[in-house]
Amino acid sequence: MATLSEAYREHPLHLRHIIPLDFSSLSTLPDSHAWFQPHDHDHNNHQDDDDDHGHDRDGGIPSIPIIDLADPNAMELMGMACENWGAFQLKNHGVSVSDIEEVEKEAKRFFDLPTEQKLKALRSPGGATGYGRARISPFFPKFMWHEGFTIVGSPSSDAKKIWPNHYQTFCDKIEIFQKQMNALSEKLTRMMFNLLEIPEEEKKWVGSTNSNNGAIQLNFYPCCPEPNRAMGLAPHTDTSLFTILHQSETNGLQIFKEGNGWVQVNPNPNSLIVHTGDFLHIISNARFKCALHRVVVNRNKKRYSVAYFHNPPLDYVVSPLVVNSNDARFRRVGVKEYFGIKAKNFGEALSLISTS
Ligand SMILES: C=C1C[C@]23C[C@@]1(O)CC[C@H]2[C@@]12CCC[C@@](C)(C(=O)O1)[C@H]2[C@@H]3C(=O)O
Ligand SMILES: O=C(O)CCC(=O)C(=O)O
Ligand SMILES: [Fe+2]
Repeated sequence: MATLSEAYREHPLHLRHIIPLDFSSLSTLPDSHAWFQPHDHDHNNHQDDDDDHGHDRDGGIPSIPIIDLADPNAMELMGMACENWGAFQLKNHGVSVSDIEEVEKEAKRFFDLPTEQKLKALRSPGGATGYGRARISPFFPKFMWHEGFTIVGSPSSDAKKIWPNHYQTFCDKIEIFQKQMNALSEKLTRMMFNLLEIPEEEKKWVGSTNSNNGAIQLNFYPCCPEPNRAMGLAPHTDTSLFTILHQSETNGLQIFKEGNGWVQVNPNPNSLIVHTGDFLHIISNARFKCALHRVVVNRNKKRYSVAYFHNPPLDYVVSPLVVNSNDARFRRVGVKEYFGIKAKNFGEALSLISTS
């Protein structure tokens, strides 16, 4: 069975796009990380540190839908949210919040380590797992104010390098989280596929996913001396069927909404954010949007988030579900093949498989 690591092996990154800056000793923003000029007007739609709850200050800013998984209409509401936003907040999701918090605690334990310790788990140039910059780094002229740790399958070999005698807690917490994310992902996939009326033979794989086609990403955004000129995570869509994200109490995530621009997603420790990824956009023949999102940073608050990327099996082929094949907006594409196209072309990937 093909793996995510195989998909990335053919697209090695240069080490300068993997090794993060040592942010701990910086009191000014280096030019390498300055995305905007000091007087650029409101470019970053930045929120001050004390404005964590991001209430509508001018009354008219919409926010992503909140869906209760226990609501009998949850499936239809999810469909509308995916059509209009490509994202929603999910409450009553059935995942233990304390298990999520435990993973966040482990993320803090890792990112708070001295740089030389973290570098022991550095992602290899052609690898999928390990510590490093976001893999979209080469597509931007400046570096992001961010560190990441990507986990595909078991994290034990990386965890042993970091904590030779204390790796087990990390592995246990991740494993519990992976199981919970798999269960929730299966439930959400079934609901979305029912909504899209995907035929039975196309969804045989649902429920048989294993931890090698999902990925966990621990994200860390250190305090930034000039948050208005920096970028936490540059605008991107996720390469997944959908992504389940938990942001801790610090704001920063923004979703782009046609007609409104960048809209802040308010943190809510009890809910999870779901983003429609590229694969669901393709399968739904663009009925479901894939949300363009980014992260802005804070001056005085560190920010952590945990993302789970749910993918179809890597040896599976996705194609738009249409009655008349002339209506298909994308060609059929292998999951592993698409990961490769995205790794090589990033923002152009969807247009490269477009039929028009
Ligand atoms: C499954 C994956 C999605 C991701 C690439 C990855 O293999 C694991 C890391 C993910 C991540 C997290 C930060 C943003 C992002 C764009 C990136 O650079 O690495 C996503 C990737 C993606 O969605 O393509
Ligand atoms: O940190 C966040 O809130 C978003 C992270 C994200 O977009 C990602 O990991 O793909
Ligand atoms: Fe993302």
